[in-house]
Amino acid sequence: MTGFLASVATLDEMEAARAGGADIVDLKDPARGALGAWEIKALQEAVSLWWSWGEPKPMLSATIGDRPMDPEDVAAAVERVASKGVPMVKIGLFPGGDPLACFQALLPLTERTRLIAVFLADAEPDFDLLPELAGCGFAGVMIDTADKTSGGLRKQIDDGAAGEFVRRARALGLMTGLAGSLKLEDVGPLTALGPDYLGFRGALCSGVRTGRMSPQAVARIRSALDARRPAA
Ligand SMILES: O=C[C@H](O)COP(=O)(O)O
Repeated sequence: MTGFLASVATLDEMEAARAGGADIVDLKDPARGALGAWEIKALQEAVSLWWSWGEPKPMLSATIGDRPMDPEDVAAAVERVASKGVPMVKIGLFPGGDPLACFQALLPLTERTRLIAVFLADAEPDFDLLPELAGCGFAGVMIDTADKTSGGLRKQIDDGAAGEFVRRARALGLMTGLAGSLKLEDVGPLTALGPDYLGFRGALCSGVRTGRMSPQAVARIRSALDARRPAA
């Protein structure tokens, strides 16, 4: 069954995503970039709110912001977020820099935090890094898009390539996710590829992705994913 990651920009949206049945509530500030990070004070409040929720509750993830692949900078940014108690941290693989040195620098953090590498379909993704990510203790990988005006994941890579990504990553024991301006109509074709989750922001908002999350839009995505649940 493919899960539902909902990126949220405020504490109210956290509650709305949880109420709407998100499996992963992802702290991301869309006004600060493709993988815009929350301010640390707000992040702390989000972690406290998450802990206050009864079980079962959605997983909590957060992004570190759009950053160059500089090992010291990336490791410090992940540490800042992880040290506040976020159990899952997403790291964008932006072009240039030294991704392999970043993965090595993050190795010690993988003992206490689940790290997710985010390939960017429209920014020179190098899927041959998958074995290195698995070897450095990453818990998962996903594909998203950097330029939110670029037409979305399925404009950037075809479903066959996305399916191959899911297969390769899963064979390495990595959790898999697909995102990138996904819309309701993408749920069917992409769940058929078998990712662990699909990620959404724009489709959950009324209007632009920096706008307000709409509970009705969240419910529509939840229903579309439920409709793909395999028969028992
Ligand atoms: O991780 C998932 C993303 O937040 C997707 O955002 P988007 O749907 O606006 O591309």
